[in-house]
Amino acid sequence: MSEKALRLGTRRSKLAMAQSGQVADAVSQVTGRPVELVEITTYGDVSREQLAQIGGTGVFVTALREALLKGEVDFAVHSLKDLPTGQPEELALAAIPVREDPRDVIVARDALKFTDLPRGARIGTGSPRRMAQLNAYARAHGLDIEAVPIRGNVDTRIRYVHDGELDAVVLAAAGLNRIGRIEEVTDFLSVDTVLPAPGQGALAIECAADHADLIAALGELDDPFTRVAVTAERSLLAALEAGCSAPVGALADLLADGHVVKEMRLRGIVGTTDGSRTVQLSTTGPVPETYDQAMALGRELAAEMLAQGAAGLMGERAQ
Ligand SMILES: NCc1[nH]cc(CCC(=O)O)c1CC(=O)O
Repeated sequence: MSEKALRLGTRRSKLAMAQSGQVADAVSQVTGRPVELVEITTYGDVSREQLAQIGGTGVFVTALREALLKGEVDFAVHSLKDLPTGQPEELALAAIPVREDPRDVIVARDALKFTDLPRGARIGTGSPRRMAQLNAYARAHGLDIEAVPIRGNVDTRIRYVHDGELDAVVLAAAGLNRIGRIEEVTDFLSVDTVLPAPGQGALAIECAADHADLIAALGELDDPFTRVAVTAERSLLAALEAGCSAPVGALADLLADGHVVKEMRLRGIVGTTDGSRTVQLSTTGPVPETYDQAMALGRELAAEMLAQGAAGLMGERAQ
């Protein structure tokens, strides 16, 4: 391949720069070409509104996609959980690399664990999904917490704890790993307590759909199992007709017997943000052999959740 640099469009937040930088190195390795970062400002970065109030999906990705469509950059890296489920025809998800730790975590004062937070503790999160599940857990276990809506980048959120404004904040392990702050985690939340967002911990590498050579080259970084798992999770989200800021958690994982992978389990949850009502279901079956089968699994679980009243729990934000 030629020596011309590939242009990687990226947001300029610390998290985006970290994950773009890591993918840039990997792409350089597999293509033998230099990769140059091109910074792009998105509406999600500049808006001061609460993310949930902005409404709609994909506020972080629109500007990157516009740059791809205009040919200003060759590819972009997204956090998969921020990517709307409807894939534009002109763009291709060329690679979904191996997923990192999908769990949510707590960064709390005084090294506190979630279940050790004192009565009335203020815990910051802008995510209806996290609020719904933390509140549901609190109700079931007699904890008394107050979920406080916050937004801002990861550094800003952690600062609320150091400044004493909040007792704890909830974040994704993957993001903290990527920016080198994972040591500050005081509690890793079990996925039995808080199911992550569909696609959490995974990245998506996107480019123009008509760049076959580039798609093939980037495809070297694809991890088929991660893609099967997140395909099922995102199909569930899409079938619930929920956006990325809806209170929906989903996780597909492998069930192994020793070293032999036996089955895939898909779990999903929807809840009201106050945690008073949730619909949580799980299905286990053979590992899907095609992405179509993975999609079908997500749709089937969504249909069962809807039959149990999931739609009524998603509030006005369900689209
Ligand atoms: N919504 C912001 C966002 N998008 C992706 C991540 C973390 C990385 C990931 O989940 O892949 C974060 C921060 C967070 O939720 O703590």
